[in-house]
Amino acid sequence: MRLVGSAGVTSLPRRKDEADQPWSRRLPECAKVFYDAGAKLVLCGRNKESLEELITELTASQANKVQTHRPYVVAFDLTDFGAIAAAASKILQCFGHVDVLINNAGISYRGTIVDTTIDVDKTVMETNYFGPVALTKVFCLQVETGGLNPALLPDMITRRQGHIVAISSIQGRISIPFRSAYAASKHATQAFFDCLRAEMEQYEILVTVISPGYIHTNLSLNALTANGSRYGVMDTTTAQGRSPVEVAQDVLNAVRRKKKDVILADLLPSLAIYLRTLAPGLFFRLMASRARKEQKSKNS
Ligand SMILES: NC(=O)C1=CN([C@@H]2O[C@H](COP(=O)(O)OP(=O)(O)OC[C@H]3O[C@@H](n4cnc5c(N)ncnc54)[C@H](OP(=O)(O)O)[C@@H]3O)[C@@H](O)[C@H]2O)C=CC1
Ligand SMILES: CCCCCCCCCCCCCCCC(=O)OCC(=O)COP(=O)(O)O
Repeated sequence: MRLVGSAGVTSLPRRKDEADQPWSRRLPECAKVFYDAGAKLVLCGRNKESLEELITELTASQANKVQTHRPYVVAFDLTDFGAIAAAASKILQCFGHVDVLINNAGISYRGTIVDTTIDVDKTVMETNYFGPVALTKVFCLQVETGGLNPALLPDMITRRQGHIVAISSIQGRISIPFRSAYAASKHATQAFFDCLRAEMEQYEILVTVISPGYIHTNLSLNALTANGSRYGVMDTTTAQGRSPVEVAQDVLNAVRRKKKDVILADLLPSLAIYLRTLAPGLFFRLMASRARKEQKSKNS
């Protein structure tokens, strides 16, 4: 099975003769669990060297129970739509098709709406929403391929087979203060991929949206601030988040079990989603109070 991860595309072997294809990345732990499960990975990201280091790490492990496959690297920036088409062309020329696309790359944000430049809103939206949408259209729907020879692109619809995964967030379900651009991009992701699921069911293409709570990664360090600079702080919520290894295993399980929509979070965020639906007035009051408190502690 061929997988591309985003960045990334991937696939898990279903039959012996299918055990020969790609996916792509991030979390590196996601790459690891899929690699260890025998998937043929296409690792995608902006930094070719770090992706190649990841391959060295992955292939160094000798302890695999199943046959593993050396991953393939395609480096591109998700905000560069021309680069997405070129990357897709390269991947499809090498592997013919992709079985599983994992849209995992993302960027977060911290800031007040009044202070935030529209360029920051656009960058977060392009990375978290338009990039995954463009990548999905290339592999699933075979559009915007930038002059590729369509004969090279047996797309998921024609094959009546494929699985698109979007890594969203709890913030795709609820908006919390000082995360406007991030929460908006994740709400848009949830909406787009819910529509895609409905439209693709007739072609037997699966769509999974995964909404995790906090995970201990570099997300807060890499977050953009109101003026576009890097936030550079490991927030306590991030540091105390779930282990990326466990989350990656949950992503693999969701793909294997063909889950449509998965929330990977503790009780409080899950309750918050219900509260937003069942008692929105109360939820809005709680969020306003949270905004006032956070603002006050920043100003003091
Ligand atoms: N950590 C958390 O608490 C949570 C994370 N998530 C989601 O998980 C996903 C993975 O984030 P996480 O691993 O936590 O954060 P990290 O910041 O550790 O990783 C982000 C990844 O996204 C890639 N990326 C960012 N911008 C681009 C771009 N323009 N083009 C290509 N690749 C890009 C980065 O690649 P590069 O090496 O090129 O920088 C990096 O691999 C995100 O979608 C995030 O929203 C969801 C809920 C909670
Ligand atoms: C019936 C009682 C219900 C009580 C509900 C009270 C409301 C509590 C609010 C809880 C908010 C949880 C926010 C969770 C946010 C989250 O998990 O985000 C995941 C991310 O994507 C993290 O990104 P970030 O950049 O923000 O670190």
